[in-house]
Amino acid sequence: MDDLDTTTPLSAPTQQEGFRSGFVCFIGRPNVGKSTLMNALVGRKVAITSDRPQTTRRTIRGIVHRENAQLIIVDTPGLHKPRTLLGERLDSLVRSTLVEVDVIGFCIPADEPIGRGDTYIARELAQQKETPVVAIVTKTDKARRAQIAQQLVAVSELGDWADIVPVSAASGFQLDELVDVLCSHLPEGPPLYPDGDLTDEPEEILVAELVREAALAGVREELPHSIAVVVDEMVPREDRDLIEIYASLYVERPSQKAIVIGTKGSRLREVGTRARRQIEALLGSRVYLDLRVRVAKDWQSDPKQLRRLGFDQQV
Ligand SMILES: Nc1nc2c(ncn2[C@@H]2O[C@H](COP(=O)(O)OP(=O)(O)OP(=O)(O)O)[C@@H](O)[C@H]2O)c(=O)[nH]1
Repeated sequence: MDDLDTTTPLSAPTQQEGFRSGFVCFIGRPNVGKSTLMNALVGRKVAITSDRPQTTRRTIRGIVHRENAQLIIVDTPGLHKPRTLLGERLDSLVRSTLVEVDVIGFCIPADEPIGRGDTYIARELAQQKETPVVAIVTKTDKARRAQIAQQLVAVSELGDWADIVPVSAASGFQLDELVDVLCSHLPEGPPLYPDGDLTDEPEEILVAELVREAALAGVREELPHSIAVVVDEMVPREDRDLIEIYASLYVERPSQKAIVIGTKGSRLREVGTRARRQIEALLGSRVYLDLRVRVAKDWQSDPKQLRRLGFDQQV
């Protein structure tokens, strides 16, 4: 356990100029490589994938973090059931996911001629004009250069795409470029998830709440509403049954920081132990908990920051 002397302005990570954040979903007929592409993107610089539905019915597959952007890849579960009729799938998709995301990735393989399935999806996509569609020519490692070039032309004639990007999830060809292109279609806005990681939001908030409860025990009188907790990172260790959790406790003044930490860190250690036990019970896993106490001057007085950082759910 550790504590920091730094004074962290809360506005820094959320007010970066030109930062973009938002949601993408990939669609395409079965077997065109959507899942593999998602996994390849998620495997780079991400994050934990989550299979729990979000409040908006979306399932988050992962988050790609960039210096200037955060791309959240959402799943389209209906599309992965080959037995469902394509039309039905698209119908429900168009009504739900497609209108909720900021950009759509339409996947067409480089190594197969464009078929009826692709044409059908293209027609459907053409009907909804609000969301930009990036056509992604997948599996380029399976096609020769001339074939890829031909396919790019054919795809461009299939509809009115915001961009066309050839990629290979297998070789990694153009994956970074694809992320750049997709991010360029996201709206400007602050990061929607903590940097470097993704967990289910509700779980994260519960964990933060348990830490806050532990930190307030015994000092509620002195610090009635002055502590807020943000879970910066939650990383399940693949090699053993352990979740590493890094959380920041925000207080408003250095004097409050001294109270939270206690003599030679004794109080903070107790807070950590108490919170860890509860979090372990919640998550059903062993937990390593790293708590840092930070002074964020008058963080309570900026409602926008409070809301964005989830503080309003805790104070
Ligand atoms: N060579 C090569 N194969 C790929 C690539 N991407 C996907 N594949 C293969 O193509 C097959 C289908 O890939 P999926 O990712 O399951 O395709 P999908 O579009 O998600 O399929 P559904 O889940 O049925 O909708 C798998 O055997 C993959 O290994 C690629 O970039 N190169």
